[in-house]
Amino acid sequence: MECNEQLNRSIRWADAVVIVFSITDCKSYELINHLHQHVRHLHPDNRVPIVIVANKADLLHLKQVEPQHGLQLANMLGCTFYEVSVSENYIDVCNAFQVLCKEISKHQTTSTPEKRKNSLIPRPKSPNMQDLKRRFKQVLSAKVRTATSV
Ligand SMILES: Nc1nc2c(ncn2[C@@H]2O[C@H](COP(=O)(O)OP(=O)(O)OP(=O)(O)O)[C@@H](O)[C@H]2O)c(=O)[nH]1
Repeated sequence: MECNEQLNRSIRWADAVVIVFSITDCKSYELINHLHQHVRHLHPDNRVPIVIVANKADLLHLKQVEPQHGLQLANMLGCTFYEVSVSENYIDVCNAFQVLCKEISKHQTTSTPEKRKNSLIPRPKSPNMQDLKRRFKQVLSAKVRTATSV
């Protein structure tokens, strides 16, 4: 796995990190430990909460990783764990982010206030923004095509 400088800037800037793996892809699970170490390396003060999310929980027939293993690993690394299906249940996703936001605000009230205003680290551009825009347009045009053909 290659962590380029742009990704590192995003990690340094972040108030929290969400590491997502797919239960249908054991390689994505195997990267968690490495990613976790990398985030901790860039945030040695241990203040940035890291959440581990097992995605694609609906694809049980393609399962390569037991969600239980995700939970065990998260416990070992001191992270919160969620199992979600982004495509089937956005409420679990919202819940994970809400809990994370609460955790961040708890951290920020006990640490340096005004971090953002005085931050020397400018908000980096999302590494995949162009790609996201392109994919968003693709999905939209596919939906329009489907709607017109029905
Ligand atoms: N069934 C199901 N499909 C999902 C879920 N999350 C993402 N997908 C699908 O997985 C595919 C890849 O999703 P992307 O958002 O492109 O994510 P990615 O990081 O490129 O992930 P991968 O291609 O899976 O490595 C897309 O077709 C998504 O619709 C999920 O929870 N359930």
